[in-house]
Amino acid sequence: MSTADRVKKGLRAAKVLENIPTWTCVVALALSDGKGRWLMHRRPAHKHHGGLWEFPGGKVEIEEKPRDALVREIDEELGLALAPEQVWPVAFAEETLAEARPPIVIMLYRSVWDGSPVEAREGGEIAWFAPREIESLDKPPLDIELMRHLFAKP
Ligand SMILES: Nc1nc2c([nH]c(=O)n2[C@@H]2O[C@H](COP(=O)(O)OP(=O)(O)OP(=O)(O)O)[C@@H](O)[C@H]2O)c(=O)[nH]1
Repeated sequence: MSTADRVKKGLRAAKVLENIPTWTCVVALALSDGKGRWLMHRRPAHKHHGGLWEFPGGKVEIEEKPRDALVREIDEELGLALAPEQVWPVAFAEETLAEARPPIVIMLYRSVWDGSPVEAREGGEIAWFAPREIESLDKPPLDIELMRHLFAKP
């Protein structure tokens, strides 16, 4: 094989690798009611992490920007129409040990609720909690870390 062909083969392989997901990007929203309470979503029992309380959100789809994915997920899950510039990044947390799947990296944004009705449109339940109440909810490990950042005193 000529050098030029080897280079071409290498470039093709690099392109394939670029498209193999090595981690799963999840976006989530810490939504405040402006009076010290935050919206949490309890996952339906049959899902991964079923019965645990999380920040609403979901996976970023192929060719989607994280912020756009968050706006889409919040509309689908809560029926709340946010503009992309109404959410601000707060923290991220990454899984180090994942089972037989790419590890999850969660990017947490925050926003303030505008008072319009919200409901758990895709199952599970939603409720508003004070930070000390969120501490005692059953949550996935990444949310414990995200919460620490969200409620950290400056
Ligand atoms: N939305 C959200 N997901 C979280 C959080 N913490 C956490 O570990 N996860 C995990 O990240 C993954 C997100 O997947 P998802 O099921 O919510 O996303 P999705 O609706 O886009 O996917 P699906 O259509 O495959 O169910 C789940 O395994 C979920 O348990 C969190 O605070 N918010």
